[in-house]
Amino acid sequence: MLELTGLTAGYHGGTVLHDLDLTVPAGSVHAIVGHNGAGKTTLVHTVAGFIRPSAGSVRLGGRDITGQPAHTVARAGIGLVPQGRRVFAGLTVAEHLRLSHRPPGRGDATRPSEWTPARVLELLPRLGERRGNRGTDLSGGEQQMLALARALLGSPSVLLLDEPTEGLAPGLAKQIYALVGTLAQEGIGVLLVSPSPAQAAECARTVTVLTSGRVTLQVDGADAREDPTALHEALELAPVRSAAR
Ligand SMILES: Nc1ncnc2c1ncn2[C@@H]1O[C@H](COP(=O)(O)OP(=O)(O)OP(=O)(O)O)[C@@H](O)[C@H]1O
Repeated sequence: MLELTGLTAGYHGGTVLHDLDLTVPAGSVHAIVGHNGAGKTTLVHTVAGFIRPSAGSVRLGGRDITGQPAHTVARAGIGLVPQGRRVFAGLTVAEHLRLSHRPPGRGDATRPSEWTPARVLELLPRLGERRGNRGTDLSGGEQQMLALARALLGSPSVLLLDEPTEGLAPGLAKQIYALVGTLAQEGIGVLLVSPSPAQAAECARTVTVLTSGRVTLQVDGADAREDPTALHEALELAPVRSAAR
């Protein structure tokens, strides 16, 4: 379980995230939606250890990892799939997989199970077909799968996914969301930044709306699927029209 309490963070002394409370239980998806500049990536980077919070705490499986550097956070069991994928242009798929494989530390009870390159390729067979290709020779969807593979090979208990479907065709985006569901079923907690409230409601147990760095709504995914009005109002989107009208 990832637990954020009163998390406050920003840049150069300014505050972007204000007093944010949020949990990601093991085996569930918690989606974050919000407009450009709402603070979604700042939230992901603060949890990942790139930004030191000015107040509040980050706890993983009961362990306080607030303000720890990114490599310590990764070793504690948090995997990051960054916005824009950021695969290494000059490395092949096989090299990415080999270099990213890091078995869980001994006695680390919070991790669901170890991910090996072979297990990752079972989940993402397309990467096996492209194992000799370099990062730049992959399609956007393949790069996204490689970024996901890289994070999984650290055998995380929690995955942070920052807009994993950005720039992908709808069919591929659907595949990525299906993969997210599979990973949650494996016991991984997923914090998912999503550009689409509908997709967020579709795959998440909880959806949080972030507005100017503050939580303005936290709703059950199932409730938002049934009636997305509150989600749309929090995002100030056009109300949903009944199909009957
Ligand atoms: N490195 C930085 N230095 C200073 N300010 C930053 C930095 N990165 C982001 N910001 C500011 O923090 C605020 C939140 O940005 P952030 O990237 O977290 O938003 P976001 O919700 O992820 O947006 P998007 O949907 O466009 O990715 C914005 O006002 C942005 O200008």
